[in-house]
Parts: sequence; C-alpha cells; structure tokens
Amino acid sequence: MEGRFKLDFFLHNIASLFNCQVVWWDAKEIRGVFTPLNVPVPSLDHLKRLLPFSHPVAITRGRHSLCTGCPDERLCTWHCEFFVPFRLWNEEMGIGWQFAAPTPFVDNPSWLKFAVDITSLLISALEQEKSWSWGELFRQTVELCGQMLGEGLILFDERWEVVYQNEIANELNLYRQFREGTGINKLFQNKKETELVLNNSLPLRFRPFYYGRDYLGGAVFTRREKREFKSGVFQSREPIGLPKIIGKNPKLVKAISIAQQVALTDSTILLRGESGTGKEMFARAIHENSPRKKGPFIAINCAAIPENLLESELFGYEEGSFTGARRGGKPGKIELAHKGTLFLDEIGDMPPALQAKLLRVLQEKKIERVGGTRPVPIDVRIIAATHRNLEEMIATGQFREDLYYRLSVIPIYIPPLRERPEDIELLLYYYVKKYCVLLNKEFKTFTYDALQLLKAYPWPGNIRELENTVEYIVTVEDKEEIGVESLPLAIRRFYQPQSSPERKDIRTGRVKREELAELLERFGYSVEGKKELARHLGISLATLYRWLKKYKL
Ligand SMILES: Nc1ncnc2c1ncn2[C@@H]1O[C@H](COP(=O)(O)OP(=O)(O)OP(=O)(O)O)[C@@H](O)[C@H]1O
Repeated sequence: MEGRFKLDFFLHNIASLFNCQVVWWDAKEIRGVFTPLNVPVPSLDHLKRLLPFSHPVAITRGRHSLCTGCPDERLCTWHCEFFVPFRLWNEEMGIGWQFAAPTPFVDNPSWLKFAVDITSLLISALEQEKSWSWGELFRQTVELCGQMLGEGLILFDERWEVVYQNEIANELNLYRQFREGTGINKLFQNKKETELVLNNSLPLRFRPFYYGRDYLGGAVFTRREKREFKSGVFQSREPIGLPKIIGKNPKLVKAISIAQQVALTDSTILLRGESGTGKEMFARAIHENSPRKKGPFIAINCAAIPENLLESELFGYEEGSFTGARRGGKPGKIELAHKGTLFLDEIGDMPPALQAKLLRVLQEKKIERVGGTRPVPIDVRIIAATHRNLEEMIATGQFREDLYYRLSVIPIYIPPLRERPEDIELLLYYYVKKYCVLLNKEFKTFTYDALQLLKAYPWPGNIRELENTVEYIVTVEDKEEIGVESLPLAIRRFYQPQSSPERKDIRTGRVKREELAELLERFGYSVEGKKELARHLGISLATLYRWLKKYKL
C-alpha cells in the first residue's frame, strides 16, 4: 500500500470510529478530508493559520484567540478542534480533528495526547515504510484507539484469527465468551458494522476494516455506556449524563435536576444566567439526555449574527430570493434541527420582526424559507438562553410578551460563580487536571493564599474566565505550587494581605459601610455568598448579619 493511501485509510477509519472530522493539509492544499459527519469542510485559509504552530493546539469554538478574525467564523459549527503539526516528506503539514459536539472523547483530557500519539505513529510508519509491517501498524493503531475509547477490544484478521486483545477484553473474558457461544465468524459474517448484545449481557460493536473492496479484518469493541446504563450507574452517579457539569452548590444541583427531568419531554426551555455560566453546556446535556439525542443539536447565537443575515440563517432561503443567494437555496438552522434540538443563544438580542416570525414557527410547527412559498413541517425542540432581563425588555417593548411565554415554559436559572463559592475550588482543580494532562505538565496545587484569593475573586466572566485563567497559569507556570504572584493581574488586584487595613478595621468592627457594601457585592447576596464573606473576614455569620443590619445593607 503506498504511503498516501495508507494514511488515507487510517484517517478514514479513525474518523468514523470517533465520529469526528479529520483533515490533513499542507501550506498549499487540503490533502484529505475524512468524515462520517455531514458538515462544512474547513477552508484552507483557516487551516493555514494553524501551520505556524510548532506544538499541538486545542481550540474550543469562540474561546481561542485564533477564533477572532477566523475566515470560517460565520460558518463554524464546531464544538472544538485539535490540531497536530508535523513534518513529512520535507513539508510542514497538519492533521486536525474536529468535533461537532461534546462527546466523552472530546471531554477526556487525554484526547490531545491521543491525537499526538496516533499522528506520530502514522508519520513514523510513513517515514520508515520499509521497516514497518502493515499488520503491525494496524494493530498499534487499533490498540491506541481501544485505549482511548476505554473499552474492551479484540482485533481479528481476515480469517477471524485473533491478532490482539486489550486488558479490558481480557478481564471480560471476551474471547472465551465468543468461543462458548456463536462463533465470531457467524455473528459478524456479513462483515458490516454491527451492534449486538452478546449472551444477553454484553453489548458489542463490530467494525470491519476495508481497503477499497478488500476486507482486512475487524475489531470488536465493548460498549461501556450501555453497560453502565443497564446497571443504573449512569443514572445515579452522573445525573445529567455529562460528567463535566461540575458543582455541588444547591442552586446548581437544582438546575441539573430540573434539566434532567425535562430532558425527557419536548417542552421548550429558557436557560437564564450570566455569560459563561454554562447555558450552552446545559442545552447540550439536555439534548444528549433526550429522546432526540440521535438527531442534530444546532446552536445559533442571535447576538453574533448581523440582523440582516439572521433571518436567512434561521429560516434558510430559496434559490434567487436575493442577490448572492446560493443556487438551490439553503436550509436554515431551524430546518437543520429537524428531529433534534435548536439552541437559540442570546434570544434577548433577536430583532422584533424575527421574534414574530419565530413565534409563528413555535405555534404552527411549520417553517417557510425566505423567498419560499411552501411551508415545510418541522419537528424541533427549542432551548433558548439569555443573560438579559426579558421582563424588563417586555416592559420597554423590546421583547414580545407572547414569545416570552412560549419560550419560558420551563425556566432554568444557572447561578453565577460568585454565588457558588463552594464550586470554585472544585472547578479550579478540575481544570488544573485537564490542562496538566493536555499540556503534559506535572499536576499543580495552589498555595493557601492563592486559593483564598481565587475564591474571593468575583469571576465576572464566570466559568469561562476561570477555565481560561487555569489554562494560562498551567501554560506559563512551571512551579508545582501556584502562589498569588502567578495569578493574572486582574485577580491579584483583589489581593488583601492578612495585615491589610481592611482586615484590621473589620475585625475590630470599624469597617466602613462602603467597604462592607463592596465586599457584599463581590461575594454575592445569597446565604452562601454571605457565609463565604464571613469566612473571608474571619467573623461568624451571626456577626456579619449584625453588621449588615447596622448598616441597613
Ligand atoms: N458546571 C460546569 N462544570 C464544568 N465546566 C463548565 C460548567 N459550566 C460551564 N462550564 C464551562 O464553561 C465554559 C462556558 O460555558 P457555556 O459556553 O456553556 O456558557 P454560556 O452561559 O452559554 O455562555 P455565553 O452566554 O457567553 O454563551 C464552557 O467551556 C463550559 O464547558
């Protein structure tokens, strides 16, 4: 098999295994796109901007500096993208792994390492083609994939002989189970992708490998999620099914529990909360846990698209409906979400004319493209989100009351981070772990002072800001213990050393009203916020309440 085609073969199979799009390119051209997804191919202009990087890069949509001014910004529907640069045949090249939605793989901090390992394996095989046997390359690739999937794996050759099995398969006695029951050759004799439950207890997935029309063998993977689901582990341990919704704050836990219940229904949901509190994450989790999870999850940010384009983005258009309209027309996001979920982010920014049009879609469950004449029936579940005060907007005539009632059938409030001080440490260490693995660094801890400061900081950008902060610290800091001096300036400005006048004054009860008001603002007015403030000041909650009463705060 010649070099280029060998790489094609592997990338194609890995893409379908992980349900992602894999792109291989150099400075002049896109050499290959491998994808089981029906999604836009990135432009060469976008990909070329990645080539100057000499190290692997993980990009979450809208959060990386590269997203600003990206030529694909308007078309981008990716959840995230991993880029691995390399040099082959004396040229700079790159392989990008793009995911349309969060999945267990994307959210696993080991993914970037996996992407690097698999790329290096393929490249070294291509570089030293003579010394690599085709079978060995195949075995090592599938083995790495099996580790990443965290599932039992047995690999067969074209004669159904076992060529490899990993430890999980070993533990499950997988091979014996085949020999005792119907043989593997019978179970998968049509050599097509198959899912089945072995001996009524073990869900399996069979993946054949072909090169052109030649059958080369196949892999059998166990399907772990199903096993966990059956035993109830999934439901009890991770209520929303996406383990990364971190937090134990009672208000957040309540939001998760409501989301979990309504996920099973088709009700329209309105997610409310400040920017960066996790509204989109909730929306995706609800979709993933709903009966629509096999359908698409389509997100659109009503504030990010210019008013004149929003209508055609949402509703699509027919051919010739305006100058520049694409031949054959284009479906809008609502149509694309058919049988799935449509996430309307920043709904408060939707212009009034479109609010009326959206209301009609919700009432009639039909959609008409711009320039179209035929209404098309659609079956879409709507989740809207906003950080704005819609009630005030209704009062000032900026938002339609009837649309508001249609949308907020189930309102879910996600509290800002400053109202959830107990979650800050959890999130800090969650992201420290994630970025230390991603960036291949030693695990880090915070000094007492740094942790107190991070807990006292009001996090106006919420979890997005916290994640960016941790990513920055882990990237630039080599020490194992992170002190106040390593924190970004914006946070250090909040530092109040132990002997500061503020503390002394407060301890002696001589704190000024303005100072206390400012601290209260910083920690939040909730009971949790006040508890945290009392802890910060070194006084009891009862004393704090006394002071607040005294100052009428
Ligand atoms: N509870 C949580 N646990 C872990 N990560 C979280 C949590 N909540 C949010 N995040 C992370 O914080 C980031 C911001 O979340 P998300 O984009 O869902 O916020 P948002 O409220 O939709 O923001 P915006 O209104 O600005 O679009 C994401 O990277 C998300 O993964």
